[in-house]
Amino acid sequence: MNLAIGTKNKAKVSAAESCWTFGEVKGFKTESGVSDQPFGHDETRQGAVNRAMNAAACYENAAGLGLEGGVAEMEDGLYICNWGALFVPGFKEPFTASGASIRLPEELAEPLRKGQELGPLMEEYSKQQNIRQHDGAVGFFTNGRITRAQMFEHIVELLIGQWEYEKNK
Ligand SMILES: O=P(O)(O)OP(=O)(O)OP(=O)(O)OC[C@H]1O[C@@H](n2cnc3c(O)ncnc32)[C@H](O)[C@@H]1O
Ligand SMILES: [Mg+2]
Repeated sequence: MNLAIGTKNKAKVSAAESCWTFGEVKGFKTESGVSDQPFGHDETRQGAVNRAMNAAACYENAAGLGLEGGVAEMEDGLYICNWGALFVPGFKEPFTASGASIRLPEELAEPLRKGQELGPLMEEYSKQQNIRQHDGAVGFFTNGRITRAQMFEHIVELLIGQWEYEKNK
């Protein structure tokens, strides 16, 4: 089965390509249907679900994958949060899973709470252009140990694994 992923972001597409061994992987620019900077787990998860459904509709007989990055408020500060959704034709609902979460420095949390987006803020903070398509915030703040692509790979494995579990039940 082929896979349609609802993005052209290199970190996301490369994560899908390394995990999907069942057919071709193609990226499509799709609407997430949520804010450009989702706030909270529910909105971020919803963005992933919408991208998965919209991507599946772009590619015949394909499963749809949505990966979405957001931020979520906790008692001790603002964390990055990441969600994925996999829609496989024949299954009623998409499978969903969340990934790594680390706290952001207050210097970034404050403008995010005021409505700014993490992408441009991270470019300024890290002095690296387009970091969202490469190491990402997660890579930058973990000394390169877990890149954005590796973080999304983990989510994609959690999604594929749930599908396999249900399929083999
Ligand atoms: O093209 P798409 O798929 O939308 O990729 P994106 O990089 O915009 O990713 P998201 O929409 O999932 O993320 C929402 C926002 O958070 C930013 N963002 C999320 N995770 C990030 C990271 O690890 N490093 C830098 N920016 C990040 C991103 O640039 C957006 O402004
Ligand atoms: Mg985006």
